[in-house]
Amino acid sequence: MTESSVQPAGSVQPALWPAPHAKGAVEATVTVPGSKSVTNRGLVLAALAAEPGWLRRPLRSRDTLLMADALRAMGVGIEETVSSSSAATTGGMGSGPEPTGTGEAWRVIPSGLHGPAAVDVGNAGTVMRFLPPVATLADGTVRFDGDPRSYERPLHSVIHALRALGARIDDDNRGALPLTVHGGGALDGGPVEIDASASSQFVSALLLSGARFNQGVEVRHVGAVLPSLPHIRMTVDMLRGVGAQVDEPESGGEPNVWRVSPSALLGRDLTVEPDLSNAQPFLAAALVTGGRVTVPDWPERTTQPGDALREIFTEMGGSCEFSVTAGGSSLTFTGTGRIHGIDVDLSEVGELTPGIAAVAALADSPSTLRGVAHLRLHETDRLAALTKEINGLGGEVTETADGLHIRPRPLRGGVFHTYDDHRMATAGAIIGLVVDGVEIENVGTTAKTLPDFPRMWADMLAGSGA
Ligand SMILES: O=C(O)C1=C[C@@H](OP(=O)(O)O)[C@@H](O)[C@H](O)C1
Ligand SMILES: C=C(OP(=O)(O)O)C(=O)O
Repeated sequence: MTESSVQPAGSVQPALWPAPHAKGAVEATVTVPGSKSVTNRGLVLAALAAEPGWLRRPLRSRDTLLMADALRAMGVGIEETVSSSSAATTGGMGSGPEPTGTGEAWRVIPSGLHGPAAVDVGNAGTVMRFLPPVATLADGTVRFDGDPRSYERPLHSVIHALRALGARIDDDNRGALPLTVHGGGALDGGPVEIDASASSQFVSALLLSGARFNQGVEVRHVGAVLPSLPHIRMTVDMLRGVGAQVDEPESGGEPNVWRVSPSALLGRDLTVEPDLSNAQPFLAAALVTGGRVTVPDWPERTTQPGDALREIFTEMGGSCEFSVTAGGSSLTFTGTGRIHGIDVDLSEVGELTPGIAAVAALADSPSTLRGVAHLRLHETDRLAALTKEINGLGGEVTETADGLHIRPRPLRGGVFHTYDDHRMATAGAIIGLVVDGVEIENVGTTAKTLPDFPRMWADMLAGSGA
């Protein structure tokens, strides 16, 4: 498999998309679609539950459609409906205000998982890491394949761990995709050691299916670093939301050890929070143009790493106001017209790096972004890609062992290549707001998590007259 057929509907974009230039301060309210990470965890947990469940306001993007299709291929029923959200009973993590109006909802009907099945992971880390453990519970073989880049993204720790827990896996590519899981209908489970320094998704993957293993699972991370901790917290939080018993370091457990007890999982009615990492380019628009952007339904409590933008972008020169009304909570971010450099460890929030680098390239002082060596193994080598593309516009970015050093320089227009990376495309769009003549190559790659990005960006500018 070289390229997935799963693409959400969206307008066809030109090969080179002229990034809109803001004529003034951006003033807009932007409704951001659901979180990729919550949607894909919600789908997996609902598929493993003992009863049907709902996902309301799910993200409908390439990564989440691939997840839904993969689960369907293993026998799970997923019906897409448009329904009144007034029936929703829980927030993104099991609490929170009711969303207003009607919206899309997915009804998930678990069934005995079975093969033979073929799974296209595309280039979705969540699909390629979260589903092999699910496939061990299927009766029959499940073949995993994906985009060329998926062959290069690390998966060895998941494969080795599953084998240690009793699974049979053929990995033609020695520790990476493509591979075949020979599901036996059940897995022993138990204790296992893994090195998750390349991706937090290895830990999340084992925990998400762990309650359904005969002995549950005990995951002990033995690597030097562990990136993206909020995403592991999200996994723990959502597991608890469906009734799993989880012991973990942050509630008094042993450091670097997570335990999920064997149990049945509940079917829940879950409303997915807006994707706060996808809110980033819109907040950045306020920051770099000295404008104001409001994102409705920003959760009061969340495990999403994007929540850290409030602090990071405030340090970079803006200010934010969180408000809670009867209609729900929202975040308003206001730029001052000045952008400051930042020295920051992004290891917990690595997926925010491209957008922060774009803002940093426009700042009035240098920035150092640290703790993100693992970004070399994301959708593309993000450290190399950001360095090359920002420098291609006249910037001065240097790669360090674990991040980037960015010295702002006057930038000029030019082509900003994306390397099939959605966050490269949105990073280029941020720069294009204030640098005339930036053209984004393959802006359609934003369909991975935000299919409507070009229209949302145009609407943001049109609505604000900027
Ligand atoms: O579990 C998740 O939903 C994710 C975890 C993170 O992965 P890494 O730990 O590989 O950075 C993050 O970057 C990715 O976008 C989503
Ligand atoms: C790293 C990312 O995605 P994935 O889930 O494919 O790892 C990302 O969205 O920034």
